[in-house]
Amino acid sequence: MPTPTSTVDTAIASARGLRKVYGHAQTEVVALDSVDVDIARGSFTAIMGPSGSGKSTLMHCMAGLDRPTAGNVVVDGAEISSMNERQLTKLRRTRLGFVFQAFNLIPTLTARENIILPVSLARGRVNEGWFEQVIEAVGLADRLSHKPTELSGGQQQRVACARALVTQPSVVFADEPTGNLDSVSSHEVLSFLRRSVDEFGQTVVIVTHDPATAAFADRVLFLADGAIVGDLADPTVDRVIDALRAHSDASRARRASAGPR
Ligand SMILES: Nc1ncnc2c1ncn2[C@@H]1O[C@H](COP(=O)(O)OP(=O)(O)OP(=O)(O)O)[C@@H](O)[C@H]1O
Repeated sequence: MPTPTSTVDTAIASARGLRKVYGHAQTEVVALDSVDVDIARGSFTAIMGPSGSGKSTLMHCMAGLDRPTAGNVVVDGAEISSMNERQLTKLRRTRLGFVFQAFNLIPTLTARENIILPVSLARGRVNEGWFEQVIEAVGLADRLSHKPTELSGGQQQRVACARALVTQPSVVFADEPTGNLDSVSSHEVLSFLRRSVDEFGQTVVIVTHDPATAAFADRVLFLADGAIVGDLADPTVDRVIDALRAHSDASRARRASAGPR
């Protein structure tokens, strides 16, 4: 199926023929198999699928955290598959933002110091106007001098989101960003990510198991057995649940028709 031209024209991140194989011989696992994907600039994309379907592997290969076995990844015009480690580190630090389930804040630094860390590490200057906008949007203005242990889980994850955005990255990648949060804090974090797309034109890609989380996105990609098996625009919770059910039924049927291995 050809990719719509409009998506390709505005794609900020693309993968072609992406394949990732872990292990060798009997222990070989094909985590991704010929995946083609385009992420539109200024969009919010959720990646869903059963455990082991390749969601994290896809995100890690697109974010330069893992190297594909074959295929190409282009982020904001840069072909990252051929970059060396130094180039990848620089790309991750200056052009990508990351949010992880476990927050990953530095405990000895204040919220402000954690947020500006990517700028400090790159020996750059903080864009104070942008910093103020992000802090206002994330609702952390009165918490900037607090250390992570003095913040709730939701506040810590909002610090992590602000840190991901401080460099105005090409893409923010978030792996289960609400996995450790209660529903109120999850809503705050997701609303912030949504706002960063709608008001600031940022691009966000998240991995999630949760239909309510995926419903914050503009688009949901469904993975099964290392391949993209579905692509849902304008998701609602109900439509995501229906799609998950349909893909799970199709996957069971595929396995049954393939017979015992
Ligand atoms: N470092 C690794 N070494 C070997 N196999 C791996 C490695 N990382 C992932 N895999 C395998 O690759 C496949 C895809 O893993 P991946 O973590 O991408 O799936 P996922 O959809 O993100 O799963 P989950 O929802 O459980 O996090 C799985 O079969 C997994 O066991």
